[in-house]
Amino acid sequence: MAPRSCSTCQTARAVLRRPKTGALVCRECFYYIFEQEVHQTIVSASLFQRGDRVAIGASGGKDSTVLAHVLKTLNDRHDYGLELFLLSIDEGITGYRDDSLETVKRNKVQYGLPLKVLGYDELYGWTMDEIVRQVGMKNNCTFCGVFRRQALDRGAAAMQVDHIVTGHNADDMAETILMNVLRGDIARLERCTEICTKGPDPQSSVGQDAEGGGCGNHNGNEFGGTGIKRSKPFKYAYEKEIVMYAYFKKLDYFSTECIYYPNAYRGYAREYLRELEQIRPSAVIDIIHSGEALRVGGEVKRMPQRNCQRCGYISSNDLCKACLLLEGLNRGAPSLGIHSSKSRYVKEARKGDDEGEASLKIGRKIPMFQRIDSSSSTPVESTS
Ligand SMILES: Nc1ncnc2c1ncn2[C@@H]1O[C@H](COP(=O)(O)OP(=O)(O)OP(=O)(O)O)[C@@H](O)[C@H]1O
Repeated sequence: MAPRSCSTCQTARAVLRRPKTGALVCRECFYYIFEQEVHQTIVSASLFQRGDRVAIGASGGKDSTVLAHVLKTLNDRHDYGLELFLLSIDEGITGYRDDSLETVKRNKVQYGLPLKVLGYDELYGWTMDEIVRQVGMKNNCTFCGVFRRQALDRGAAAMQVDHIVTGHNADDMAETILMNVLRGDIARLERCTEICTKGPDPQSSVGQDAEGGGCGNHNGNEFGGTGIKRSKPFKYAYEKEIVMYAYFKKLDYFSTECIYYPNAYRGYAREYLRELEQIRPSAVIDIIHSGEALRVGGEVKRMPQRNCQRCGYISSNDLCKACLLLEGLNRGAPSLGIHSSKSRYVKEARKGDDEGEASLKIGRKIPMFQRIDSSSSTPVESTS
């Protein structure tokens, strides 16, 4: 059979079929279309302002490596006027994060972007290896997720960054929507499709924010407790296309799964999604559109936001989730931070504060959260 030509340029030989649209395209057209779709996502959500200092959450994996590459390309191509940085959180997982951080260090040189690495041991006094030794495999993802979210904000605050972008892609988002539907978690379901959030992630159980919306409103106060926006420019990018982009561009990324990854529930949602895609290839984007269009009836109880009395981080309780989890670890009773009735446990933990540092058996408290605001700027607009 004669080779097929690219459906976009009509001249070069098609080398791949786009998973998102089924179109046969050549390599160069694929790169350009993929990049321009991310550009459209950025522009239509008014994600950035000119002059923004933006930290790319860099894990060394395919998604964040492609994100760093594409954002740098678009920043140059469309003159966004962004200052880009790499921000890596070292969870302290031997044989996984130490190796992936080596990749990020190479990316730093390859892309010419400054890199900051912040470790759980430095911030919390515990590495994930130590936490897993105490907690076991079952609940360790709770610790890791809560600690990483806060560590990213703290790293960003130290870098005086306005905005953190992560490599969460369309498949991740569709899985999250499915999980929230299956769990009947209405508050998170309503917010998990947002491209831009503030403070704690809507996918977490910590502190649901009061207002939704994209990044269009750049009133500094809008972003509440941390003042740092967080967004997902790959919200509509298919995981398979991210992998293809990384593969064809020969990007340097780390491809091993976390050794402590027992997130079975997400695994089910992922498998279900794969099965759905066999029957209906547009399932991922259809689920995202359904999630976006969903309006939850009645009152969804939202927790008011304040600052953690111990570490100053944004929280819906007197103490933030990270302080509670850390307290449980330091007391040698890690399940307390996960399962206890909040009010009783918060009271107990705060009693510890009143009694002073001596009440903590090991480890220490999380340092006070501080952020220095950077100056305001003008929105990034489309140049194409
Ligand atoms: N240790 C980390 N340091 C900085 N950012 C992180 C870290 N872990 C995750 N992230 C950010 O969160 C996003 C989603 O993380 P997740 O753990 O779900 O990994 P993933 O889907 O395998 O992504 P990747 O391929 O980038 O590792 C990543 O793309 C990255 O932007």
